Amino acid sequence: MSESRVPRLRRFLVCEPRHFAVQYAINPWMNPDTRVDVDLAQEQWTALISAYRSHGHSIDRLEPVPGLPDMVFAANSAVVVGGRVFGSLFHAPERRPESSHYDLWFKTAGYDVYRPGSVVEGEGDLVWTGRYLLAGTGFRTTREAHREAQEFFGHPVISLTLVDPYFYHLDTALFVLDDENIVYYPEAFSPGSCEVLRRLFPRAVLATRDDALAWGLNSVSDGRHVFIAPQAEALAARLADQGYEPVPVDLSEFHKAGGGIKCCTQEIR
Ligand SMILES: CN(C)C(=N)NCCC[C@H](N)C(=O)O
Repeated sequence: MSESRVPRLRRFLVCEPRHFAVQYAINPWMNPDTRVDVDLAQEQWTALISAYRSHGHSIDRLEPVPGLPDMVFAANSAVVVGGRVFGSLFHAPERRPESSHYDLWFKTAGYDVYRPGSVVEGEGDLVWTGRYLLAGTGFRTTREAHREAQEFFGHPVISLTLVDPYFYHLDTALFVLDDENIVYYPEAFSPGSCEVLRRLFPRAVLATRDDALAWGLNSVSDGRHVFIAPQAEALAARLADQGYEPVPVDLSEFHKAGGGIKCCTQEIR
């Protein structure tokens, strides 16, 4: 079956973890007493970039800024669809200064950046399926931002309510496999949102809490290769049964800040 899974080459924006640390706690995974091994974090991040490159994906890099330890989580900086950039307005004051650096990168690269009026955390909560944006709310991104995103992009935005603080961003509980299908962990969503996902994606791969706690839902797929946490072995095996090729990449140092593979990866479409 894997013969029929065709990868689509992607362009990713990333930010090196030179200043990565856990210095504050803004999600349940973070504890400022946790020691981060910055050398190991750097090695793990470099392995992710090498994995993307060796599968043909192109990489743009943004310079990290001292004092912004979460800046490595590039996915939170914007949503880019059809060359249009919808910027972020972070929930936590600690992360708000990241936006001006990301906006500057986009502007220098030739993009206009829309500045939202309400809290929104980029691809952390706005996930492009190829047809519409699935939009998380409950912990970070607001419903008002969903409305703004729909006005801005002119694509349908489907609001989904997250209910488990461990899965505080949509991209901790759901990822897109290809133009047809997604993977999600149903219990991370309110009953109504779960029903919406069931109706939209009747053939979706359903993940367990163990898959989600192992960061398996924070994966990046190019339609064939799935860059996935090696801790999510069971989910990777189920994806392999369906013809996808799991590419394990360990970002365990970043889990200490509540982030993983997808969080470190901003897609420019
Ligand atoms: C999948 N996730 C959660 C992301 N898209 N981003 C990670 C952000 C981590 C940061 N410490 C924070 O709490 O904002």
